[in-house]
Amino acid sequence: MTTAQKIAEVELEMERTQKNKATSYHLGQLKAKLAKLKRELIEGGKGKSGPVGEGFDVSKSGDARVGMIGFPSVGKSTLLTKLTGTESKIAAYEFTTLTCIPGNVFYKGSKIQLLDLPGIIEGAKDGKGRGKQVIAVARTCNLICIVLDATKPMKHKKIIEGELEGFGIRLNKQPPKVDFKIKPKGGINITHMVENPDLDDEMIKTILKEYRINSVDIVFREKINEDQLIDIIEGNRKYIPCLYVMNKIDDLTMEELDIIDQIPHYVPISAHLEWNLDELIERMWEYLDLYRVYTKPKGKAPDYEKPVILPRKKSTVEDFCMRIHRTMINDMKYALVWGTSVKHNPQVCGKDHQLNDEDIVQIIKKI
Ligand SMILES: Nc1nc2c(ncn2[C@@H]2O[C@H](COP(=O)(O)OP(=O)(O)OP(=O)(O)O)[C@@H](O)[C@H]2O)c(=O)[nH]1
Ligand SMILES: [K+]
Ligand SMILES: [Mg+2]
Repeated sequence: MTTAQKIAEVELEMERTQKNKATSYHLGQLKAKLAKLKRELIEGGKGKSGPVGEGFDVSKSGDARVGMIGFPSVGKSTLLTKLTGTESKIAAYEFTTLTCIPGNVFYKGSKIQLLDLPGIIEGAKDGKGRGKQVIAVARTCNLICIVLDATKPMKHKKIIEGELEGFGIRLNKQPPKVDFKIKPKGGINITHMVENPDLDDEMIKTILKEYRINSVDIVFREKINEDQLIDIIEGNRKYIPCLYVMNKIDDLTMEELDIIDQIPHYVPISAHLEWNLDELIERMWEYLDLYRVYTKPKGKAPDYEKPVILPRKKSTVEDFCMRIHRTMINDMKYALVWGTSVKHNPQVCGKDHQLNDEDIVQIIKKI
């Protein structure tokens, strides 16, 4: 039996199993089985543990990477062309784009790499078309834009999400706050720091058994479910923010538009007529969660033209130095910081100081 056939078999058994308290552990075990089989499929056979799938040969550049994922002919290439000025072939037929086309969006002093990608269809993650390659690129993005055609059925959204989920991508979610440490011996130790009604110890042990994990320390710092536990054990999940870009709104009525406008993470646009593209870029910036930090050479005004761009989660003085030059941190005596991250302007700060958006930094070197 091929891996794909095994997957189909497990999925069928899950469908047929009635959901109740008595069958829940069996279902949990099946979920774990499914996750293992999917990993096998993605990695292309047993035993291989290399990178997850091969992407296209486009290197990362700029301050962040945004990927456009969607069905064929939803308008991805039209959008790339309008937002970046980089031409990517546009046509009314499906699968016009066959490779990855990068362009740049310049915004608030940052340079954001935007990727146009081939359209994907259902079953992409199982190796249909170029879908596997496309989703492999999605895993490398700082933001995913799922591009949808407003005139097409809403179920397309679910299909694309399912493809990305199946490839280990988690959209608009945070990694669960759980410590998970496998040990050579010592048995299973479970500590609940919070109540965990969706995941009892029997379920945890059933899933661990499926993975043949006999010794492990687990500390739950938040409430999670069995799917999230499997994510933790698998360990290769990517947590990526996602915007749903609803294109071709020029073909909608005002009433239809009003509904879309209220859905979270949605941006309605018309790429072709360039409607609402400023809003889209603003939302991309917001979802990328980037800080601008200005450098200030000694005795000179800060450089407001070329900020150092840092992800909010990696924005200490050390991160700032590393972004400028690898060895800079070794030569630093201390940093002078102006802005909202400090009480005094300027304030003397060490390498671990957490910066804020639009802070100004001057590095004072050792002599
Ligand atoms: N009405 C309308 N049509 C659009 C819009 N944007 C793109 N189109 C049309 O949709 C068709 C497909 O556009 P593409 O940009 O090639 O779509 P794609 O998603 O790159 O397609 P593939 O590369 O084949 O996956 C073309 O005929 C475009 O002119 C829009 O905002 N409104
Ligand atoms: K097309
Ligand atoms: Mg295209």
